[in-house]
Amino acid sequence: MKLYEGKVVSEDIKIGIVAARFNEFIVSKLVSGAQDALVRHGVADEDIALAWVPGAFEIPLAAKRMAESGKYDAVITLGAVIRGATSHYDFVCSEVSKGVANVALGADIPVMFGVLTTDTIEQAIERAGTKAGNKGAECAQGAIEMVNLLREMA
Ligand SMILES: Nc1c(NC[C@H](O)[C@H](O)[C@H](O)CO)[nH]c(=O)[nH]c1=O
Ligand SMILES: CC(=O)[C@@H](O)COP(=O)(O)O
Repeated sequence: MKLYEGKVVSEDIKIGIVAARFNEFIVSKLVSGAQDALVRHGVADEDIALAWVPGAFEIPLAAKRMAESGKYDAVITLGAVIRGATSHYDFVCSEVSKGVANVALGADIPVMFGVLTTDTIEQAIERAGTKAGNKGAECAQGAIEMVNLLREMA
C-alpha cells in the first residue's frame, strides 16, 4: 500500500498569514503562536508574511489574494468570532468558513482555517494559548504538514 503523509519539518516553505483585527486581544496571541510554531519547525522568519484585515468577514478576500499571488506555499487564516446578542455571528462564521475553504480549492494550496468561533470570550482565551492550546500554532503545524504532503503526492 502506498502511504502519503507530510512531515512537520519545513524545507524552503513560504507562508502567508491573514489575521483579523477584531478581538485583537485574542488574535494577537494566535498570530504569535503561529509565528513561533513556524519558526521552531524550520520556516525562516523572512519567509513569513502577515496581512491584517478589519474583521473575519474580510479574511477570504485577502487570503485569496495571497493564495493566488504564487508567493506562498500555504496561507494561514486567523481570527476570533465571538457570539454577540444578534444573529450576526452566524452569518460571519458561515461566510468565513465557506470562503476560506473555497480559496484553498480555487488556488490549489493549503489554506488553514484558524478562525475561532466561540460562544464566550473565555472559550476564545482557552484556544489562544491557554488550557485548550493555541489555534494559531495548530494551523502552523498543519500548514507545514499539508505543504509536505502535497509535495509528496505531486
Ligand atoms: N463580531 C465580529 C466581527 N464582526 C465584523 C465582521 O467580521 C466584518 O469585519 C464587518 O461585518 C464588516 O464587514 N468580526 C470578527 O472577526 N469577530 C467578531 O466577533
Ligand atoms: C460575531 C459578531 O458579529 C458579534 O460579535 C456582533 O455582536 P452583536 O451580535 O451583539 O451585534
